[in-house]
Amino acid sequence: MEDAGLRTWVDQIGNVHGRVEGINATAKALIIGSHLDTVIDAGMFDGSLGIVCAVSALKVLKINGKLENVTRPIEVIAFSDEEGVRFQTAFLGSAALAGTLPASALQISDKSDVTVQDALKENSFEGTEESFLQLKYDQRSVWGYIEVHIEQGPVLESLGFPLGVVKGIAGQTRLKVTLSGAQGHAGTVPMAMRKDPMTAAAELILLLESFCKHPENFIFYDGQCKGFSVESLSQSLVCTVGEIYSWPGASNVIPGQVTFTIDIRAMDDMAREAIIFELSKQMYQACDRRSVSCVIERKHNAEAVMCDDELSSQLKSASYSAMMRMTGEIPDEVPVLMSGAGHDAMAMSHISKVGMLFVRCRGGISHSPEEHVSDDDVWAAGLAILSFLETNL
Ligand SMILES: NC(=O)N[C@H](N)C(=O)O
Ligand SMILES: [Mn+2]
Ligand SMILES: [Mn+2]
Repeated sequence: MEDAGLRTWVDQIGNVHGRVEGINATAKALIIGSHLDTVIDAGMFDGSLGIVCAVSALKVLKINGKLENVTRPIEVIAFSDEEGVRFQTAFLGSAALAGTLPASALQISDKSDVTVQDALKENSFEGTEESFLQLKYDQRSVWGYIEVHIEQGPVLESLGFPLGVVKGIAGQTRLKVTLSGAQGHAGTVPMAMRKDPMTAAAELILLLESFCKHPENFIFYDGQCKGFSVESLSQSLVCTVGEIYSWPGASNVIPGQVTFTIDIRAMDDMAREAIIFELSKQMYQACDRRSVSCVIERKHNAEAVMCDDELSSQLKSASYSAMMRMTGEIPDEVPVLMSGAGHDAMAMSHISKVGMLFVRCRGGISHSPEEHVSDDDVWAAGLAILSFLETNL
C-alpha cells in the first residue's frame, strides 16, 4: 500500500487500511475492500485478489502522476476476518467498521474458549469496548464501496468471460447443532437401548439435504408464500454441514455428544427463515423420537444484499474497457450474476451503496488449494478497477 502512495494504518480489529486524500480530503470516500483471512486449507485468491487489484490500480495512478489529483479520498481496506472460521461469526472486520456488530461480539469464544477480546489483546490490540465501538465509520463519510472477488463458481468460465458484475448476494445463516445422548460401551449396549447422538446427527444431516434439494416437499404454499415462490427458492437454496465432531471420539465408545454446523443460504430472506423454522421443528421431532436432546444455536446471520445499479453499471463499463484495452477487440456484453458466497460488501451495505466485480476462476473451484485465477484474468480485474477510477474519480 505504501509503495502505491497510500498512507497506512492498522485498526483495532486488525483491518489494514491505505488511503489517499486526493484534492478534497473532506469529500465522501470511495472504499475498495476485501479480506485477508482464509478458510482452512484454502486457495490464495479468495479475498486477497480484491486487495491486490485495488492496490495495483492505485499504484498505476501513482506512477502516472494522477493519484494526488483524484477528486475524492480513496481508501483500500484489507479486512481482518471475513470467513468466520475461528469464531463462527463472519465479517468481524467489516461488520465492526459498519457498526453492525455490538461490543458484546468481543465475548464470542472459539472452540478453546479464547474470546475475540483475548485474541485481540494477545496480538497487542486494545480489545476494549471503547476501542471496538470507535471502529465504526460514519456513513456520511462514505461515497461508495466496491469489491473485486474471485467468482468461486463456474459461470464466468462457462461463458468464456474473465469478469462479471454482481447483481446481488444471497443471505446466509450459520447454525450450531449440539446433540446429547447416552455415552456408553460400543460392545455392550443393545441397539434398541441406545441414545446415540451420532446416528441422530446422520438422520438430521440427511433431513437437511432433503429440505434443500426439494423445499417444495417441506414448505406448503399456495403458489406464493409471503412474496417468494418455491421455484425461485429451489434455484438459490443451498445447505451444507461442513464441520462435525463427537465426544469423546473413540471407535469403541457410543458418543455422548455430537456437534455439527449448518450453513444455509438463499436469495430470499423470508424463504430462508421459513426453511430454518420448519427444519428446526423437524430436527427437534427426530431427536425426540431418538431420545436425544437437541440444542440449535444461531451463530451468524446476514440478509441478502442487492448491489447498487449505478455502481454496477460503472463497473460494467470499466470491465468492458479493460477487456478492450487487453485485446483491442470489442467484447460481448459483460455478464451479470448472483453471488451465493458471502462478502464484506454485505456488511458494508449497511453504511454505503455497494458494487462488486467477479473474476473467473478455474473449474469454479474455491475454498480449496486448487483455487486458481489466470495471470491474464488478474490483469483484467486490475485494469477494470483502474478504468473505474479513471472514469469516475
Ligand atoms: N466469499 C467467501 O468465500 N465468503 C464467505 N466467507 C462465505 O462463506 O461465503
Ligand atoms: Mn472464502
Ligand atoms: Mn472471500
